[in-house]
Amino acid sequence: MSAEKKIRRALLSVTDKTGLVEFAQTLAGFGVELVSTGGTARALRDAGLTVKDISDLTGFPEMLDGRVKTLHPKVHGGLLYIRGNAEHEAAVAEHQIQPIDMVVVNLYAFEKTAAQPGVAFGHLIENIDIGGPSMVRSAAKNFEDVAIVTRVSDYPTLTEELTATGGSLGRETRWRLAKQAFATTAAYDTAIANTLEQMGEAPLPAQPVEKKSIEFPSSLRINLNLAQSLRYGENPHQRAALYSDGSGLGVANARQLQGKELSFNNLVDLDACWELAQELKPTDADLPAVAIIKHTNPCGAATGATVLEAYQKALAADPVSAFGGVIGINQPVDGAAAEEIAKLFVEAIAAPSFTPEALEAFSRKKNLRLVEIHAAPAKPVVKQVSGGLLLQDADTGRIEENELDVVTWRPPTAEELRSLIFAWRVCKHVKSNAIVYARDGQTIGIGAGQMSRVDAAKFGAQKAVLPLAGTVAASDAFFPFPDGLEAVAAAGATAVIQPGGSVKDQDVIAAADRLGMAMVFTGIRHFRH
Ligand SMILES: NC(=O)c1ncn([C@@H]2O[C@H](COP(=O)(O)O)[C@@H](O)[C@H]2O)c1NC=O
Repeated sequence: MSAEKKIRRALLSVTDKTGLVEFAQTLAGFGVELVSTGGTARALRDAGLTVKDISDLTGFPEMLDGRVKTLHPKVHGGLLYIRGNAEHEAAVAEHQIQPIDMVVVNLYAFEKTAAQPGVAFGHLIENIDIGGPSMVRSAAKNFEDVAIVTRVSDYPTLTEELTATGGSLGRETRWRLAKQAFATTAAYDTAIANTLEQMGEAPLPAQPVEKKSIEFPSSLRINLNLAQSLRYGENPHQRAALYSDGSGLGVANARQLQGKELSFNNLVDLDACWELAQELKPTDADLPAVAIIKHTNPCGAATGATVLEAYQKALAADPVSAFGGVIGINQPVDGAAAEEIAKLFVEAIAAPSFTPEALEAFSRKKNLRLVEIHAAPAKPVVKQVSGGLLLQDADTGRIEENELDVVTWRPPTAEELRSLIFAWRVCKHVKSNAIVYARDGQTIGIGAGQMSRVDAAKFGAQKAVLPLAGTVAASDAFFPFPDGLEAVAAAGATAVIQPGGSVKDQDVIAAADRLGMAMVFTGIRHFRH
């Protein structure tokens, strides 16, 4: 079995014709016979290349609106027979099957078609490629003798190898291409299965495709591509990698503008701070918001008239914890803000964009990671448990002022109300049990991840470096007893926002009334484990 195989005949059948002519010219230059299907053959002929029609090879016309073109023993026999195997050689000789040494194929654009608004169901079904994947699989299975090219991005390197060898490809290359080919058909079928499953009952062919939000898929097929191998995982002895959905959105597709390689923990924290910054975005008439995150919890978050002001407020909330943190900013970062932020040691900064002045200011800190992120739609939450995983909707719960239920005799003042909403938005992004003290668009104390709510209230107050008097407090879930509420009152909070729903609600409300506090119920909670 020689490592290199000379390519003598290639079958080209591609929907995406990018780079096709140049690659075919290379093959032709080495004397490769080109065989091709309808549209591909036309494109090659138009470029002046000599091409054999697939119908001449099979002795059958392309038929049934292209449903049957390459599905023929003359094609699959030519791809699948084992060269040098006496029985196989005799069989192909008897049936006049000629060897095909390379297949260049890319598939009908099913996903693109499915994404077209109002696409007719019949049209979508026609865009399920059958002959293409069949050839991909036949050629990939017989990689010892056949090269299968499924990616346009491979044409340049293959051209180099063909040129270096005078028209051959090595075994290692054919093996790489074969693995890639099976990944291609797997992803293609995953996309089809996921799309059809979202449709529920079959529409009539002329009806538009409507994707329903199905409860949960009968099996989970995840289609993500390796974006980056990471240096290590949460700890140096753990290996890690980042996978992306290729959408160009969100943290997995962020554009890194400068700095050291992003680490596993950086990515997790960037996700947390980006989500919190986005959460704060539409509040307070689109004020800039800044979130500083340590180990996925915010240590400071604030809105301000400018990015600079929001940053200064977020930092002032807990400057000690902010050291070495990750910063999320919901608006473009300008030079003034960047000059100030650059004074602090942080691991990474995420924003929708940075002005040239900001980039200049940050460029002095070579290791600082700067990433530009485009907001992605809310993602389902996946948690692994031994033997399986849990899947849930994203927590998209969002309460507006007019939806709050005032349960105390004293309603919150307008100022308290604004702070309550702000504290509630931040609290959603703090690990449970969570208590957030805030005032005037600035967190003052954050009690995160405590095993009891009363401890979260005490701990949040203990963390405060700015005065707590006149703050409001948010609790991610109800107070089971008055003690938690009494703790936030003792710390200096004058108003409270919480879901309500405890059997002891009346006791908690009575305590708030006794303490002269205003309290509102949201009716929804924001546990975050
Ligand atoms: N039916 C077949 O036998 C068949 N053989 C190849 N194809 C696909 O036809 C496309 C190329 O068609 P054309 O060369 O006509 O533009 C390729 O995406 C290829 O994957 C087929 N089409 C669909 O199944």
